[in-house]
Amino acid sequence: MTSSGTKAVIRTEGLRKAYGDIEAVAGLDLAVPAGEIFGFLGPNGAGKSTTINMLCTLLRPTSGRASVAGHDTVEEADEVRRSIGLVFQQTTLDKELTVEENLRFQADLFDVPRRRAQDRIGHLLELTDLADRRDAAVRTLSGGMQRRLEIARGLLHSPRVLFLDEPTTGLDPQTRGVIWEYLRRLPREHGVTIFLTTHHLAEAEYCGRLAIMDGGKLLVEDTPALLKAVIASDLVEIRTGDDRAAAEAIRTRFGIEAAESAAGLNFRVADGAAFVPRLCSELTVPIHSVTVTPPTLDDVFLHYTGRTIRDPGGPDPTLTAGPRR
Ligand SMILES: Nc1ncnc2c1ncn2[C@@H]1O[C@H](COP(=O)(O)OP(=O)(O)OP(=O)(O)O)[C@@H](O)[C@H]1O
Repeated sequence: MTSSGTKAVIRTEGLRKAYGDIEAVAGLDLAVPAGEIFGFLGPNGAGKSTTINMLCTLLRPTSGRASVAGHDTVEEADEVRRSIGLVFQQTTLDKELTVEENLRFQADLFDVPRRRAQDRIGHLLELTDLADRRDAAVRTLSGGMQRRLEIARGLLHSPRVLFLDEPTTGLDPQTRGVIWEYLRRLPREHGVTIFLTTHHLAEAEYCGRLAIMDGGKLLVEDTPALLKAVIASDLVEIRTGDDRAAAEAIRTRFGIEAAESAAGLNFRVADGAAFVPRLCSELTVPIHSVTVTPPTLDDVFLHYTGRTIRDPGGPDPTLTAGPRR
């Protein structure tokens, strides 16, 4: 049982993978409750893909063990494979085949009986809004549609766990939002557990629980809300009539070092909302605007890894405007 009392559908104990001297995964203990959207975060090279590949039976651990849906990933690799769906970054759809043909191929691969496959295909095409593209060649679909089809295909054999490695990389924010509509319904309506890696913190917010990994080790694991609560400080940004005088006043009256930025001054306090009235009453310099931003997952990521999380393609445009330090 996990700390939350739910049975773990993914469990690792001392899971380790070494490539020569490189410890890609250095003894991971993880318990993912059933029906959860579990996000796996970490900087480049943290060991996320290595972990996911071991869980999916694509890679053999150097030591330790992992189980998925109650099956050992080494001893019972076939059972694990039947229990999981995979959606990886590189598409493995056959672009010359139609949408339906791709799904039928998957059904044959997993020995899904013909009648059941027929029902599943109809249902999943509805779920992913692709019913009207059933007979279209995959190469004629947009990138977002292809990703939706990959998700439909990953779910065809009714897996208990769906592994997604950066499911929305390369998609525009709107398409990303649509994909997430489907993903969020899966645990609720289909009891599927989702295990995903992402570089998008806006997506991490959708996860029921998050694990942050670095250097092959698990740094922390909790709900997004509790992870942010650890930061325990709000970012206060102010624009004033005289930033230099304001910074001096903030230093002498409150003992706080405010940093200057293009937008004005900023600093952190435990309770921003409570601090603002004091600030306004004690500062003689005119204040034009005050913004208080609670901690974001970006702050959490920075706190634990010393780095900000970034999409390899550049900043994430869907991120809520969070503080940058
Ligand atoms: N086949 C391999 N041979 C040698 N070293 C490897 C191999 N695969 C991964 N590594 C190393 O293991 C470490 C973890 O890599 P991994 O790909 O698991 O990280 P990641 O967190 O998925 O990174 P990214 O976010 O960049 O995908 C890195 O130092 C990487 O260079």
